[in-house]
Amino acid sequence: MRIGTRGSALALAQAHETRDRLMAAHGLSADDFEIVVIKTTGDRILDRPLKEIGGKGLFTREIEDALLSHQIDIAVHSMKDMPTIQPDGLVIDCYLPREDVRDAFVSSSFAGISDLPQGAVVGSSSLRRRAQLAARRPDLQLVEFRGNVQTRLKKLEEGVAVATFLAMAGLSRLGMLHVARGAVEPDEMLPAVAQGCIGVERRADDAQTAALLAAISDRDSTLRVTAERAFLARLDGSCQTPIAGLAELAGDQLRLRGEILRPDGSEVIAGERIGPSSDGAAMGTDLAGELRGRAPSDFFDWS
Ligand SMILES: NCc1[nH]cc(CCC(=O)O)c1CC(=O)O
Repeated sequence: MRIGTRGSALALAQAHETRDRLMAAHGLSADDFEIVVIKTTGDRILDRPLKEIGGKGLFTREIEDALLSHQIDIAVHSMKDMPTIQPDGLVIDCYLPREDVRDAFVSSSFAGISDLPQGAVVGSSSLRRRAQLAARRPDLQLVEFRGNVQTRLKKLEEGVAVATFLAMAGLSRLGMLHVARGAVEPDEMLPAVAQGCIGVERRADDAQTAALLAAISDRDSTLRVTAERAFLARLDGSCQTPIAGLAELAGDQLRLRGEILRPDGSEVIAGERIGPSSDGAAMGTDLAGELRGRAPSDFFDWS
């Protein structure tokens, strides 16, 4: 089986995790797999904010093309970075057990958001994190912080900013949880839709691969991410849109929280739904409809 992935350390860790789970589920060895590294447009352009170069598909298009042309059999993705609709002929219906969904607060000088002094400089290129931070702490100064984890940590060291945020899941998969000064609870900063979830994409007509993947797909992840992505889909989430969403399971009850923000944090519209876990998609769509309805007419007019 050929596994397609981006070449970043995080992407490779996720590809290895997927391979290891397939090996364990089916009694296969590493020799039964080939990891195929694919460079994407998003990997090539490192010097500009993502929102300027246009959309989430930037990190997936080349990988999906490789799937469609049978150069690879599966593609491993951070579901947080995936558009809500896949190209014709491809499906994602395999979600691995979810990692920590929270954001990490990273700083060598301060212990958390509330410890940051007035006007402190915080680095982040995430539209969501920037908007959430601005909403809570309008005094802070935000600077763009793109690049991989090492690059961002180096910028902190150089004093470009005094703090930044990363996903706990990414740090955990890289074996770098020690750089997190603490985890930010979802009440404080609601995570991105599908944060911490690895999804596996395949060709829709590839029944053999579908059967292999079914054995490693996690039910709880699937229920939660389905609700979150239905919420995102109904909001037509793009890179221009600060949106957060998190579904949690308690037994067979699903609690879905969602919020949309103005990029400058001047307005936050939040809501939640609780219902049976089998209704996740409907709850997501419904919650998104409510938030849309509550948003002023110029709210989605950001570009
Ligand atoms: N947008 C980049 C990205 N996509 C997925 C993760 C982390 C892993 C995950 O959320 O599954 C990250 C890095 C980050 O936000 O710190």
